[in-house]
Amino acid sequence: MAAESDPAARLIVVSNRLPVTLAQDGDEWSFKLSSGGLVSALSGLKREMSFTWVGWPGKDFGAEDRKKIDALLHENSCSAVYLDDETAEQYYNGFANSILWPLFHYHPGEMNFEEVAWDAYQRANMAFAEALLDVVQDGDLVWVQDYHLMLLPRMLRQMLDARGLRGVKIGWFLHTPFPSSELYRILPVRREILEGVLAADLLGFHTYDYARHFLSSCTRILGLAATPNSVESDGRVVHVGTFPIGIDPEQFAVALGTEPVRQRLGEFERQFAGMRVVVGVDRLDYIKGVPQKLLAFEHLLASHPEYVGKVVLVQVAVPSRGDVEEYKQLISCVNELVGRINGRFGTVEYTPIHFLHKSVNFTELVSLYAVSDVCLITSTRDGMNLVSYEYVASQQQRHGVLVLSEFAGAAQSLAGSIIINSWNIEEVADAVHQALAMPAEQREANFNTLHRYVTKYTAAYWGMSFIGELKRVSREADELALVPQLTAALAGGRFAESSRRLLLLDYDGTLSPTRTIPEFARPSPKALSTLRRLSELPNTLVYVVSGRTREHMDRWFEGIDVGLVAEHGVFYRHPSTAGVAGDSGDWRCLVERPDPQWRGTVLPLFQHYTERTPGSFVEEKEVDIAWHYRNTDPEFGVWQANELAINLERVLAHLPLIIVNGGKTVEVRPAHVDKAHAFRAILADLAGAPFDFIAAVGDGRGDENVFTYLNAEFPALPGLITSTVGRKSTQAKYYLPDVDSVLALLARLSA
Ligand SMILES: O=P(O)(O)OC[C@H]1O[C@H](O[C@H]2O[C@H](CO)[C@@H](O)[C@H](O)[C@H]2O)[C@H](O)[C@@H](O)[C@@H]1O
Ligand SMILES: O=c1ccn([C@@H]2O[C@H](COP(=O)(O)OP(=O)(O)O)[C@@H](O)[C@H]2O)c(=O)[nH]1
Repeated sequence: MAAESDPAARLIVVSNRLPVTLAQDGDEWSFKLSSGGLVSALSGLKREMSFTWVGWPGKDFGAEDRKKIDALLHENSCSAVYLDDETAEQYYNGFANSILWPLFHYHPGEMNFEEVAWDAYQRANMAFAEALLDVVQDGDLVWVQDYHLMLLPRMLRQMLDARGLRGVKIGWFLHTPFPSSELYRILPVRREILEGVLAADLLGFHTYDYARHFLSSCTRILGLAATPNSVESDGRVVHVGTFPIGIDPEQFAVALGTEPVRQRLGEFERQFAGMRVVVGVDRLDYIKGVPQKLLAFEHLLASHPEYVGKVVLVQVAVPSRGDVEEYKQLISCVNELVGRINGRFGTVEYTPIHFLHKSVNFTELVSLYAVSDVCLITSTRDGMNLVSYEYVASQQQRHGVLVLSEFAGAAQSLAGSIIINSWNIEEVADAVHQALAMPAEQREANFNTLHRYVTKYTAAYWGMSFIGELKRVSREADELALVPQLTAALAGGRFAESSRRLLLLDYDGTLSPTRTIPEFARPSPKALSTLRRLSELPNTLVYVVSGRTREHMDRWFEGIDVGLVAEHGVFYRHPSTAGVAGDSGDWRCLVERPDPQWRGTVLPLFQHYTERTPGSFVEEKEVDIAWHYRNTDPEFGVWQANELAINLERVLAHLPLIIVNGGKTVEVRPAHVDKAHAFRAILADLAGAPFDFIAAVGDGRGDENVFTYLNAEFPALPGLITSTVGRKSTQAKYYLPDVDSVLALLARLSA
């Protein structure tokens, strides 16, 4: 019970709809729990962990009614977000259910993008953010649910930041699939939607496929760097995880022992005596593949005439989203199919399909699950599908068979079911036949596997894992937040108090934005004039360190008296003011001359990958060789880089070289050469006169070695300032947000 063990951290769950349907009797208001997968799952969690549930109550109410409703909801740990009916209609039916829903379920043809719906979606998300401000306190955990609220994390974060509430942790979970980036990119507001959720600390999906698609969209559409479980956005690490939802199986086990269920089950058994029952329970949604299911059942009866009169399909089709055009069309299509199939195979005594276009109560549902020999789920796409879990939880006695579409998230968890391609009508019919014919021992073995899973990975388990992970990643972020930003006042004060100063400045990503083509990476006039002024200050030495060649560095910094370090520490030269005895100002080399054989092995390999990776190129330096892939297809580039690095390791294993794979390059250079090594050499040369101010600024992994070295070498020096660029996990004592802030700070020091 993670949330309860920390009394300060309250949990607030936010979903489009509150889990209640309100009803009025005279002046009195009452409510009952409403249906749907999300409601079922969160009700399971509620048994384990207390939380406040914030959401839309289903319609708008006048001021007087709101007061009474608010009081009633408050008693039940709920809080309402009121939306005017026009906004609610456009946001829910217009945008969420007519744009995001079809797109996320691979139905782009059903997607109707309209500006008015997008405006309403933004307004509604804003209304949720504003309502949350009344509820949320610093330190709370806010868990946002689903595709209805994808702008909310960003809107809420901005409002909280403006109020100084920086301790609120935000999680977001998607209950639907996230489609391939090839499909997602169709969305006209694709950037805004991704940026909306990326303000959260943790993003959750049912399966790794959905998470992978999301990460790929971030890389391809926003150009962000991603790992298999995180994405970097705005200098923050946003964690991405897989949390398959479950149900509350206990509820079904208990219900099966109650008198009303026993009685109803008995009635069904008598009604279907001598028959085999196939059950289907779906919201009447085009993603559930109900027409495919009916066609497969028709095919079963046509191809196995022995089942006619002996097998029935009981299909509960819960009315859903009836205001959306595509759902209306689905109803007529399904009605027509049911009529046709019942007409074709039915008799006075036998109705092949019992079609219930309505919601059923829990007793009815559990009894139906329990009486059925097969549960048939033919979703063409489905985030998870809880009906499959509920069927298993109700099959202790009969050990019925689950036939489950491979396009439901549940198919990735429910080993022991028969997995089908729901688009292949024949295959579905065959699977139902196989299920009906399955021997009892095999059914029992399958049931045991399924039951173990369903009873272990429950809704409560899902919720607790997500919240546990949200707390864990938030702790990490808090530790990161402890690294303070380097202020001009602090650096300026120490600089002014000191009498002998040394500045060690990284070049790419620190003094200049990172550019791929070496020729484009030349320093800006502002960077040059700042470095010139700094180098002209008395008792101040400046060194610029880069991975570029010494030829580039000589050219770029010509006429400015700064020290230079080239090729990540292979070469260095002192400024004229360094006063190193016997120094002629020439470049010094920290490695022996490169072995020509080594280059001969590496270059053809680099060439091979360059030819096969459009946009990549090789940069040959005097000692190092780098393969650049910043301008390649983002995913293919990383893939090729990893493969190249593995091949390099294989062929260079016996040589004193290192392979550095990162920062959009794969680089080979002599082992033991790095920036820290170069600075050690520089400080040894300058040992005659100690410094009382040393500042090192850099953005990359190589700079972290420099920070570690300086922290260890000068632990007690008050004038030691180490700063990374951008917020990240670092050995530096401070951070500066970006290149502009580095230049602004240096300009202040040089003034
Ligand atoms: O509220 P409605 O518009 O009537 O829709 C009902 C719910 O449908 C969707 O459910 C999804 O969540 C389930 C639990 O994670 C999952 O098993 C299923 O595959 C999904 O379709 C929707 O995502 C919910 O927000 C709706 O409440
Ligand atoms: O008349 C009914 C039939 C089913 N359900 C419930 O609706 C949920 C459907 O969840 P699922 O994940 O299968 O799909 P969703 O409808 O959320 O897309 C399940 O918990 C069912 O028990 C319901 O509330 N009323």
